[in-house]
Amino acid sequence: MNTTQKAMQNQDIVIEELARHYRAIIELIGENPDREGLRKTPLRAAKALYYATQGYRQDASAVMKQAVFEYAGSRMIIVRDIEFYSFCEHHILPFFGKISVGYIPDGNMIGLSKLARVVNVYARRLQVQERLTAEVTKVISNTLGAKGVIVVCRAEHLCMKMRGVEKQDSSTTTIDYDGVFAEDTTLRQEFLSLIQN
Ligand SMILES: Nc1nc2c(ncn2[C@@H]2O[C@H](COP(=O)(O)OP(=O)(O)OP(=O)(O)O)[C@@H](O)[C@H]2O)c(=O)[nH]1
Ligand SMILES: [Zn+2]
Repeated sequence: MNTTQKAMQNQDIVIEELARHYRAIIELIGENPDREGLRKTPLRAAKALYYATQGYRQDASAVMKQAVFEYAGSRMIIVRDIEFYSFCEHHILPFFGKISVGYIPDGNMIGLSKLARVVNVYARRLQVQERLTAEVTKVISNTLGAKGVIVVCRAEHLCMKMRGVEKQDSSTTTIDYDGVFAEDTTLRQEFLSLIQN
């Protein structure tokens, strides 16, 4: 059996086990998992959760390395409004929003789509917004070797809307940066003004 076949077999085992647990959850909330509408739900839910947490099985640095190119420019590069969906690690309820990434190159540039892929890798896990923001910053900085990286994340948390404090209009903004962005306020301001609507 080759590596891909092994991974597929493992995936089937995990999804089957997740489905078993979902069936138990459906029973515990007082529903009947055998009624027509719910018969396939444990399996569907298992596949959905497996998909939404695929970041655990991905390597953000490896994703980035597929498209690093030499580049002599020294001005800021920004990819704005990368949407993401994640799960808050406290309630396993979705939080979602947009991430904007900027960096000052230092001999290399990165394929633009890879920045969005990196966001997906860290978003598709159990997360807190602060760590998501920091992890995206760190991997870009470490893998690309930029002079500076800055990441702003704005998100809505369903755990604050559909339960708990029930605040429908609040959103949370987190920011992380390093290198020249940590030293130069004007550069940070330039980035922030460029990502404004
Ligand atoms: N800092 C941070 N907190 C988060 C994030 N997602 C959810 N939370 C918070 O995690 C906290 C967990 O607090 P607890 O008091 O342990 O849990 P709880 O009783 O369910 O809290 P309430 O949501 O206030 O009802 C809550 O304040 C949530 O708003 C996140 O991404 N970052
Ligand atoms: Zn939460």
